[in-house]
Amino acid sequence: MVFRRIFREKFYANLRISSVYQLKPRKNTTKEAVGGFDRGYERLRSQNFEKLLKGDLKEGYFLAQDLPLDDPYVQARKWAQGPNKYPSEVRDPYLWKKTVDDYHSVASKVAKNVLRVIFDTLGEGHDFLDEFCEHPVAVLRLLHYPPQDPNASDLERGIGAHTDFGAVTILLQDSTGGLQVRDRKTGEWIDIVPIPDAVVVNTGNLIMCWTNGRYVSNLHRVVNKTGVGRYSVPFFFDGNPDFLVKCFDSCIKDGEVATHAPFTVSEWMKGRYADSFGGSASKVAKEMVQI
Ligand SMILES: O=C(O)CCC(=O)C(=O)O
Ligand SMILES: [Fe+2]
Repeated sequence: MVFRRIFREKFYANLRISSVYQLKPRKNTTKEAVGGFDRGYERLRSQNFEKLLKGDLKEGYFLAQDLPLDDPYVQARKWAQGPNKYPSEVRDPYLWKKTVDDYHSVASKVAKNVLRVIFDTLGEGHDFLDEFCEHPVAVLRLLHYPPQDPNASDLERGIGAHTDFGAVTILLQDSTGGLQVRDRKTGEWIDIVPIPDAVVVNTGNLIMCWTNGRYVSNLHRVVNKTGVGRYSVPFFFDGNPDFLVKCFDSCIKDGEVATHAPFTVSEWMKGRYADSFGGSASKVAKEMVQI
């Protein structure tokens, strides 16, 4: 209920007038104003999940928790920890910053609660969650999907089929539609019809690894054939960069082995970002600019 009110009164209203809706597409990026902290404008087609065409038909803006340069994690150059870049071109930069920062903090609380509920169902307790949620990587992306050309190839994607990298994703979508999830039994793509005030919650790769596949991180994609632009705001809660993700013994059934050897959150995230942006994660960071 509170979450709903925040969406309606604060976030949605402010976002519509003040944020990604005002960002103009850019062909070229300019020099970064604030070091390489994986923040800022993400140019059109820079991510490419399926690698069948020249890149996904979306652009966006990356934000996370806005940390000062003297924060110990920032000093230690931990994965995706640093100051935000906020756009200067928007009508009300103060409102823009406040809107996204407030939303980041609400979405973080919701994500932690979702994780608690998930681990309740496994009977695992949540002791480790405090450690996991300490100084987390939690990325907010403001995405814009231009309408795809009606004559575009069948392989055109707003975002190619993928699973989410982190623990849990809280996704806001506008009323345009275009998000689809793959039915694992039939292989069919099912439309996720937007419901006003509702969020889509995805379990990510970390949960799938923790639970040895008992909780699935499902394939999804966006295909925007609607003829109008689509906006969405995914929030990815990925946990502490140094946290070691290790499959729970209780989730390994007789005759099974763990699908993954233990890995840290930052090792996993770096690999997945590098795969989907077609190169090294540091190259991507260089392309994210203050505007
Ligand atoms: O825009 C959407 O609805 C989905 C975005 C998404 O799946 C992602 O960024 O991981
Ligand atoms: Fe996703």
